[in-house]
Amino acid sequence: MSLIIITRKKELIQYVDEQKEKRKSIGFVPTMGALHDGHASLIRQSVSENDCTIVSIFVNPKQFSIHEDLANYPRTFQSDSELCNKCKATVLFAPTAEEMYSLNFKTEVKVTGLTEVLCGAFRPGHFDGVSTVLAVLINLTQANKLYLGQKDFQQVQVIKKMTADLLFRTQILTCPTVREKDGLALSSRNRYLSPEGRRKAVAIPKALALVAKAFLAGERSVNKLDELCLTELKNEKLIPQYLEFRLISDITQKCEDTLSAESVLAIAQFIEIDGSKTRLIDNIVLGNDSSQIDALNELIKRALG
Ligand SMILES: Nc1ncnc2c1ncn2[C@@H]1O[C@H](COP(=O)(O)OP(=O)(O)OP(=O)(O)O)[C@@H](O)[C@H]1O
Ligand SMILES: CC(C)(CO)[C@@H](O)C(=O)[O-]
Ligand code: BAL
Repeated sequence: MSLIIITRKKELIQYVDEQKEKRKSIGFVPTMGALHDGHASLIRQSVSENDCTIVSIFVNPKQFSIHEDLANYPRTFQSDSELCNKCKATVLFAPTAEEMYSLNFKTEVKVTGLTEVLCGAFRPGHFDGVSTVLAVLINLTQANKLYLGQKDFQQVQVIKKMTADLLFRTQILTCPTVREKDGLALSSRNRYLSPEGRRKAVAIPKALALVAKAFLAGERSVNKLDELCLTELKNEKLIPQYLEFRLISDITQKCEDTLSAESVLAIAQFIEIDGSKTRLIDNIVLGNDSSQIDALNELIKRALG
């Protein structure tokens, strides 16, 4: 069956009600479009686990501050809808901002604490915009399962907290970060990179891979791992906006001295060439689960050869 494109909330509600009446399970993949293989992996996972999969494309104004790239954010609807169709998504929901938020929209959903660190410290209000739009989208789609990418690690933590606190019955699933051959995490914003910027950006997965390698060899000193990462970035004259080791169980806590529990190393890095700046984020989870170790080994293979 080919993809159904819906632009109105009312039509989506009708579609969802019909599926619920037929007791069909619904998977939901929220995106901002400019779709790539990272998005495709989320859609494919949802398709394999649900009777129908709704993908949304909405460049959410509430999560951008005034100096950010809302106006320039890549919009590639034609190829996005082709990708959704190829991945066998059932519905593509693509509302306008006016359709999404009525003129009289007055509600903000705010998760405190964990939105104040990492990206939240540099993008004030960003996660309030994300949680507000996802609260609306979850209510619209009534999804059984919602798929988010590990690349936006903090976003996953925030949305898991929001859905737990507000008793949303949608299950939040995290999908692994899909990477280019050289380890760079796929991101819609990679399109902003010039060839020179793209070359420089490889320092991010390389730096993370050096930490991953040392971690797998038994290194647990936060200072030593931090130093490894910073030195690699410095070789490309890159200074991260943040580079932090935080506890997975509570990302408001920085890891001090020695890594003793499951941790995340998260980075935000501007790539600046000739005055044009692209902000990229990435992270690795430093833990002992086999899936975590596999992800680290995969990154090492790609980034360090
Ligand atoms: N490389 C990736 N691997 C897996 N999931 C990803 C990847 N990149 C993005 N996603 C996930 O896709 C969903 C939609 O993200 P979004 O549309 O913002 O794409 P993006 O590539 O992260 O864009 P941006 O460049 O703006 O960060 C999010 O859950 C995000 O984590
Ligand atoms: C989850 C999301 C679609 C909410 O606008 C966005 O933050 C994104 O693309 O990661
Ligand atoms: N995936 C992150 C969305 C944003 O940067 O606004």
